Amino acid sequence: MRQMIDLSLYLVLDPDLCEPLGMVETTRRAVAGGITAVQLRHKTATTEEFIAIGKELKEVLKGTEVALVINDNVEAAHALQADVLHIGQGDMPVEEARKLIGPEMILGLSVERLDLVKQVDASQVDYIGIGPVFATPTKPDHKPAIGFDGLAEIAVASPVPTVAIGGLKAEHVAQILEAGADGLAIVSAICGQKDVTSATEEFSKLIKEARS
Ligand SMILES: Cc1ncc(COP(=O)(O)OP(=O)(O)O)c(N)n1
Ligand SMILES: Cc1ncsc1CCOP(=O)(O)O
Ligand SMILES: [Mg+2]
Repeated sequence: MRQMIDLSLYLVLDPDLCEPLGMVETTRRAVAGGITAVQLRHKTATTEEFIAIGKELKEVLKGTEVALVINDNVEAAHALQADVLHIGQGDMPVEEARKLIGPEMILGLSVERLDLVKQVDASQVDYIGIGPVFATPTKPDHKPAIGFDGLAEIAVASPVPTVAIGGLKAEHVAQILEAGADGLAIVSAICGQKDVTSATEEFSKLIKEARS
């Protein structure tokens, strides 16, 4: 039985947007602010680079409950014994990813449209990333934005927990949770913010308030 992670406040790292602090220091400050998961997303890194940064992230996360997610790179996820691998529809078949990571690692899958959620196999996939909710320059090749209504349709149809992604800011927290998502995945509203810890605390506070 896989140990599910807390999707509430899920930081997705971007090496450029995390400047000048860098991804590791950004993570340290975001952990202090209350993130529940962090994804190493680096679209140009080699596997060796992925593993080197991942090791530093593991040091930062040691003794915390914050889950380490590796985006795209199965080999790095395996080498790092990461908590989670996240893949998109075009990365590799879910069955292949599950075979490569084994039965224990959490597997996340991106879902951009309602028809795709109907194909999600809950015996293989542990959560889905739904979006983009809004258009965002962080991922120039993103699929069309789905808005709160599109998010709600997919979240209600999902057989597994969900995290919303794409253009999310603190002002969206209540509506994202009302739409049925279990959490928010954030890049630019945390990475590169002047005060990473307080930007994270703001999300964390609003999530707690929306749930109370
Ligand atoms: C939590 C989460 N949701 C969606 C994505 C996007 O994954 P993908 O579609 O594979 O695109 P890339 O991030 O690999 O460019 C994600 N990374 N995380
Ligand atoms: C990785 C990803 N997948 C869909 S949108 C996105 C980027 C979200 O970035 P931001 O939070 O800065 O809009
Ligand atoms: Mg991907």
